[in-house]
Amino acid sequence: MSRLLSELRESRPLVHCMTNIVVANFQANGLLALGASPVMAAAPEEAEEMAAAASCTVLNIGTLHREALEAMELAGKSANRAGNPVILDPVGAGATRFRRDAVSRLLGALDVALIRCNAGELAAIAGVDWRASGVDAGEGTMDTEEVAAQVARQHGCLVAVTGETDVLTDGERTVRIGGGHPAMSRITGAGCLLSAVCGAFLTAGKDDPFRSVAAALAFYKAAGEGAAETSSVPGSFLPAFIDLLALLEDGDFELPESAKEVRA
Ligand SMILES: Nc1ncnc2c1ncn2[C@@H]1O[C@H](COP(=O)(O)OP(=O)(O)O)[C@@H](O)[C@H]1O
Ligand SMILES: Cc1ncsc1CCOP(=O)(O)O
Ligand SMILES: [Mg+2]
Repeated sequence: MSRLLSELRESRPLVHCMTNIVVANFQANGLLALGASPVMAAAPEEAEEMAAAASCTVLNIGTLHREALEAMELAGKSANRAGNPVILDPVGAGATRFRRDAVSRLLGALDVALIRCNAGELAAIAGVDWRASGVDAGEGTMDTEEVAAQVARQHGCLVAVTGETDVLTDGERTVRIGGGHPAMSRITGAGCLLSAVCGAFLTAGKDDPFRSVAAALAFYKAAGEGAAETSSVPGSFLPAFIDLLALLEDGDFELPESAKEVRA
C-alpha cells in the first residue's frame, strides 16, 4: 500500500494557487480538507516571492486577465528556479483566442510539471478540431490517449485528461483511471480543485511524479464515488465530497496497476 497520502498530510504542503474567482474558496477548502495548506495569491508584486516560498504553484486561467497572466509567468519562473512543480489548468482553453494564446505563452515560458485538463482543453492545446463549450469539455472526436501523449512529449510534462475515465500520460506510459461519479461534473470547480490536489500529491511524491499524479486521480475518484453514496444531488454532494477528501486514507483507493506503453 502506498503511504503517499499520509506523507502528504505529514508534510502539509503549501499550495500556491493563482486561480479563478469562481472556485477560490472551494479550492482552499478542498486543500485544507485534504491536509494541505492553501494560499491564494494573484498579484504580480508578490508572485515570485510566494512561488519560491510554496511547495508548488497551480496556474489556473479560469477568469484570466492581462495582469494575472503576467503574474503567472513571474510565479511560474520563480517556481521553476526553486525546483517546485508548476501545474497548469487551462480552463476553457478552446473557448477564446485569449485563452489559447495564454496557454501557449505559459507553456512556452515555463517548465510545467503537469497539465490537468478536460478533453476540450486538450483538443485546444493540440489544435484538434473540437466544439468547445465554455469551461466544459464540449464535443468532438479524437484519440484522447494518443493526443495527450503527443502533448506530453511536446511539452516534456505529464498530461492528465479527466472525465468519466481519466487518462494520465508522460508521453511514453499511459494509465486510465475509472470510477468517480457523474455528480462530480455537476458542481463547479471539481476539475480546478483536482489540479491543486495533484500539486499537493506531486510535492509529496517528488521521486515518482507519474505515480504521484496517478494516486491523486485515483484518490479523487474514490472521494467522488464515496460522496455520491451519501448524496448524488449537487447541493449535498458537495459537502460530502469535501468530507471525504479529509476522511479517506491510504488504503481507501488503489493505484492503477499497469501502464500501457504508447511509444516503443
Ligand atoms: N461522468 C463522470 N463520471 C465519473 N467521474 C467524473 C465524471 N465527470 C467528471 N468526473 C471526475 O470529476 C473530476 C473533475 O473532472 P472534469 O469534470 O473532467 O474536470 P473539469 O471540471 O475541469 O472539466 C475528475 O476527478 C473526473 O474523473
Ligand atoms: C464556471 C467557470 N467559469 C470560469 S472558471 C469556472 C470554473 C470552472 O471549474 P471547473 O473547470 O473545475 O469545472
Ligand atoms: Mg476545468
